[in-house]
Amino acid sequence: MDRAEDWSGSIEGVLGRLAVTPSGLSSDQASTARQRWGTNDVLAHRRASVTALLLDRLRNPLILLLLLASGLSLAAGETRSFVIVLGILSISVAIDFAQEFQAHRTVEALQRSVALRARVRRDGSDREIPVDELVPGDIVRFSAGDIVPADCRLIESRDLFVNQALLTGESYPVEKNAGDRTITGEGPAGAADAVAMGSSIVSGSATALVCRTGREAMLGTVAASLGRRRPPDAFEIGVRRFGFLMLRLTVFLVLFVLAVNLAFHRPWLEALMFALALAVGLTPELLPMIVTVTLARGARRMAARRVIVKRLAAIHDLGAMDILCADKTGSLTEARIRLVGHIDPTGAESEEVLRLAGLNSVFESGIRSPLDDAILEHGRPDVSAWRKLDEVPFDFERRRVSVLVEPVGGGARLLVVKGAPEDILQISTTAVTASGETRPLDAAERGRLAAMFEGIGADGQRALGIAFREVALTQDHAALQDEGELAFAGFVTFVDPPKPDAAAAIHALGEAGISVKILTGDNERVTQHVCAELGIPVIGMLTGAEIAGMSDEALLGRLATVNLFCRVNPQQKRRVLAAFRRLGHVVGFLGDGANDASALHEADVGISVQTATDVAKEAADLVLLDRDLSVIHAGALEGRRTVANVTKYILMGSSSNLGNMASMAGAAFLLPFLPMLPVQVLLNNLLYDLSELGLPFDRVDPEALRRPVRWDLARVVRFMLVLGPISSLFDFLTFGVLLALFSGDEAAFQTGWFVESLLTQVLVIFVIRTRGAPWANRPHPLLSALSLGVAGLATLLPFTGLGAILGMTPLPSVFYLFLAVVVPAYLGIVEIAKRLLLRDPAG
Ligand SMILES: Nc1ncnc2c1ncn2[C@@H]1O[C@H](COP(=O)(O)OP(=O)(O)OP(=O)(O)O)[C@@H](O)[C@H]1O
Ligand SMILES: [Mg+2]
Repeated sequence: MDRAEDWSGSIEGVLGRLAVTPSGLSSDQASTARQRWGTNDVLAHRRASVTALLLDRLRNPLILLLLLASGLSLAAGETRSFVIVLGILSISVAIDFAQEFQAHRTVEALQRSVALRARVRRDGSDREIPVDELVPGDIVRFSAGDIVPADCRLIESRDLFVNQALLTGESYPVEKNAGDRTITGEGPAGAADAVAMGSSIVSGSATALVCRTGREAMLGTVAASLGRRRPPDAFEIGVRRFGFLMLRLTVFLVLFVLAVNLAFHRPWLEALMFALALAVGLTPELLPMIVTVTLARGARRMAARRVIVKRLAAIHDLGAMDILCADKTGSLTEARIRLVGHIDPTGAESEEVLRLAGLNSVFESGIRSPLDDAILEHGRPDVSAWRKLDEVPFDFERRRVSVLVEPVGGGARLLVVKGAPEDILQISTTAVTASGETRPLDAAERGRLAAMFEGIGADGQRALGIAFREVALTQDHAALQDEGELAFAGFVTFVDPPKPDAAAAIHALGEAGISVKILTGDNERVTQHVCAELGIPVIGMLTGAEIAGMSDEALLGRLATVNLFCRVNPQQKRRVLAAFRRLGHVVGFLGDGANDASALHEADVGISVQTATDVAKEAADLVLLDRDLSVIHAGALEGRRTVANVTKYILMGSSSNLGNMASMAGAAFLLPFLPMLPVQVLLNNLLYDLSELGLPFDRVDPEALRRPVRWDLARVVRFMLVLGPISSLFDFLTFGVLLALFSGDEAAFQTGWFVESLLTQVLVIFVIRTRGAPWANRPHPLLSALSLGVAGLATLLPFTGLGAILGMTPLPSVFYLFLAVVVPAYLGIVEIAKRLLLRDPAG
């Protein structure tokens, strides 16, 4: 095969040309093809490339400027400073890069475990493989709910409808047919006998030949422009805004320092390097790395609880989530549905009802629901005497499915309909008893059947209505309008045992500030029964019909007093979610069906389960390996922990670090020499960064986990305005003492300040990291070790050879005496300021 591979012409021709056998590709052929065509990675999560990540680090304009400036100093004969600057910058970039790269790899490995899989025929047998291993020439099978993993030609299809909105924008399902060579548009999406990567199967089933994978596929060619990234969430915007704030401060400070130095006619190159080093010191350059590493760590801890994070930033949203919408089956119940009854309109047991239900379930090719599985499991219906002619596939608007069948030997053709009993009764005109007696469905009879159905629900049983109609012997297609004037045959009833621990999980979520709402397509009786059985209070209920009749405003007004939404269709699920979001809530949604996909998209955090249909899983941000509400609680705490630790880094950067850099700029104004050499500023910054590498692992205050947390720029700014000046105040105190101690000795002054500013800047983490007393909540050992280690290093550095290279000189013991007073005093005052800030009701 080559690039110009011809996939057109009749499918038989293509199969023949490729010598594709019914047993599919062999493993050898597949691996050869994979080498030639590459990985099918458009739908799969792309691996972050090493070069891209590295370039990302180097793209920082400050680093480039600094390299340029030190290059100039090299030209001016200053080899040593060039080498040191280069050394410090490389170490800093390397640490940053290694951390982030490691984090990306961890997350990718996790994400692979929930990647979409395709059913493919290889070496003569059917198997499931991750979609990125598919190659051209593979034979794959689809059924409803699947996402098409590559551009394919259909070999065989049955009642196939696909949604190709992703490619064409057309949201209505399009019918596809093997062997139909009609072309209505470009590429596989426009051909009747082809399906395009990224389409979803709405109903029906197909066998298809994979033609184009990866970038070669139609979706692959638009993937770049498609930008499947979602808009940034509140936390991301907040962090970005903070970065911007710091950037503006940096620019201002650098220009100020430059102007001052030039005004005093100091050597311009040194002044420039000093200004740039200050700028590097000020930029929270580790912020993206700290965010990623913190999130990755969160993702790994969640994986230990069998929750896989597909979109990292969703962890923040999970921390901010205050409403969780969940479906009923699987959340409140075990999702182990069992068929327990099959009764005719009089309430008598009826084999005929079971037989019709079985016919419908076996032959329907749409989304297989757990109700169908229950019917098939019960007595394994024998349908060998029947042949299927056509079907009207299930959808969540009609809530029913019809199949048109005829006896194998010929005879009366039947349309068998099964679906939500309310609706089935609506479109029935007669009722047929088990003994074959037909009675008209008059008002009285309808009332009786409705009451019977309510009774079933009140017993906590789910029910489907079964009806049928004989059609003309010549009719071999079924359509929507055939679903009328039916004969009602009866009900099949099911039980789905309630989940004993669901109530406790909902209670725990409530305690953590997350209220749980149930959104179900099932009817109100059954749902209320389940709630009653579990002891979950129903504070208010709305049905789909009521929602349909409400304006958006009216719906908004009702939401606060409702926790149960029944008989809601997919659009209504989405509408309810959108309404909650409009009220300012951060909303999670847990669902697993094709009917949940649009709500999953709408939610701030979409949560699905490993066994869900492709479309639901693809739309989800988190995938639960075990369906369990309590892991969502654990996940929410994990999210809060992440936000808390990133906030610590930001508070550190914006208070103490900012204060230090600002006083350094001020000192440049007052001193006849530079307060610190550019390389010392850089090293100061590198060591400070090092001390914070343990932050992602740090413990957080229990209070920080109690309620949903949101990004709070106002709090950061408050801290900045109070703690920044305190830091500067102490710097100027040091400044005075240093001048008095070593009046004219530049090197001693610079060394002294290096040590003092680094100690205060690093050790203050122990105060800032907790809301309470520093000793009440112990820091993570790694954080302690790194912070104390850096502090020790800073104290000893002036006495080493390395210190000498960096222009440092040993300091007299009286300086250390001064340190022993000023550092604790600084930490004490910050502690007091912190408490005052937190006492403020807004804090
Ligand atoms: N296979 C089927 N055949 C006929 N009718 C069906 C089938 N599956 C579902 N229905 C009807 O559609 C309704 C909605 O489906 P379903 O209960 O799966 O919705 P849901 O919102 O996913 O509910 P849940 O919250 O329990 O997951 C069902 O109550 C039933 O009346
Ligand atoms: Mg469901």
